[in-house]
Amino acid sequence: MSTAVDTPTSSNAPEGLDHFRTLEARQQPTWPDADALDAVARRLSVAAPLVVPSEADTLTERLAAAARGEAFLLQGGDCAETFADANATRIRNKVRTILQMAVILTHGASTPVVKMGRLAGQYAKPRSSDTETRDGVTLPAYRGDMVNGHAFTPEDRTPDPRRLEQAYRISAATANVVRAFTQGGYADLRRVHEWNQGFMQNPAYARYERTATEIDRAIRFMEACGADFDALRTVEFYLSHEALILDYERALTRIDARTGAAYDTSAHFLWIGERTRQLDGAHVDFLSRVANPVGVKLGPTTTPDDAIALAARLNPENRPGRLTFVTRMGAGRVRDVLPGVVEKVTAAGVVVTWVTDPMHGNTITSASGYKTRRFSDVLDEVTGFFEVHRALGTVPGGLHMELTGDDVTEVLGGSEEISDEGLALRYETLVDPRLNHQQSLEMAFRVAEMLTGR
Ligand SMILES: O=C[C@H](O)[C@H](O)COP(=O)(O)O
Ligand SMILES: C=C(OP(=O)(O)O)C(=O)O
Ligand SMILES: [Mn+2]
Repeated sequence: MSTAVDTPTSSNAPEGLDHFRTLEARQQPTWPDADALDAVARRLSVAAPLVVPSEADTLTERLAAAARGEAFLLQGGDCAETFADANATRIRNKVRTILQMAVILTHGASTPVVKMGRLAGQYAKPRSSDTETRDGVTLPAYRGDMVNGHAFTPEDRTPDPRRLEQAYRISAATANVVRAFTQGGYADLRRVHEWNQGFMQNPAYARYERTATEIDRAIRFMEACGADFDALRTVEFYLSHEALILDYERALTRIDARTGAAYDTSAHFLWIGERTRQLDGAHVDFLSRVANPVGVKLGPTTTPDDAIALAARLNPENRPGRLTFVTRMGAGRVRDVLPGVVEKVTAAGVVVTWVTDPMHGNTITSASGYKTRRFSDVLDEVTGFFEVHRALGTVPGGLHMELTGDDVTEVLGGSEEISDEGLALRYETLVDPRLNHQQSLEMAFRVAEMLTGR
């Protein structure tokens, strides 16, 4: 594995890495102090990378397999990570939830599951409004811990570039813990299976008994055959976040000494959000120039031509695994809008990995005033995604979820039936509602059932 990565300078940077600066970049903070921002960017540009290019390349291969139906992507984590929650317990709970889901999905898909966290960098948020008003006072909207603080005070809400550096350091610590958990035996298949058996003790989940029993029998069968379980004590685990704050992403971009190509070393996988995917915008331009696998969120207004043009910009060589389209149409739109997009992209010969994000098209405000989602809507969008791909003969390649490993009450429904009144019990997210640990496992069982018929 090569780990040599150089800081791009004017003499070795591939041409155009800074071209994005001449284009419109939406959803950027208004930093009050340009000199402070420059100083932070300079320091970050010589800091150690969080990931290395060869890992990103391996992920590209894995995502290419997912595009062919030979693997399935599970990408999950908070809407917005927070500095305060970047502790071992919270990180472990998230990793454990993803590992548990992955075992269930592996059984359903009968293929490897590519495990990826919205983790170690998911600190910047696009917002519908630049400001927030409470009791007649208007302040800048919270844009993620990388940009400003959540407390409703002028001090907290003023964007502070030193937060970019804090985000980098906390991401490095998070990545370190994730690597330790996933490489140090915590991910042992037998152990993850035991956790899933613990989940099944709750009678609320009797519906999944059959799948759970089948998984148990499969593991016993492997044992009987003398499978090398020691080889299953570690797993590959990839890091991802929305590439939103371009000063941060550019500062962490390095040149791969092997090839001279630029990699954004802030994460293995970066995606462009629904609000920043303009073809002539800064985000598309910047990510078109790094060699990581990249994604684009596609909402319900996406036309087939938009998708084809994005692919031409982001993956002109049509390299399998390089480009993932994360569709988030909403349960009510997915069956109308997705078929045309998938059909025309496929007919154009464009290779992409199709992933469903069943969260962002299904956000509602509950009667009690919480920003929430219904478990049933989330499930319905996933169902629609599978139906569309099945009807077209294309490949449903993965699942992108907002989830946490804790027992929060942010999403309505699930077998434990979180109600509107129940949301107040433990509503902790600072932006979008996440499936809790149980709801996440339940979703995995449901998706496994869909995959079995894939
Ligand atoms: O996570 C996605 C967006 O940042 C979020 O849904 C926008 O939320 P807002 O409409 O509350 O700004
Ligand atoms: C902002 C997000 O999504 P989208 O760009 O799809 O709205 C997100 O994933 O948190
Ligand atoms: Mn979100």
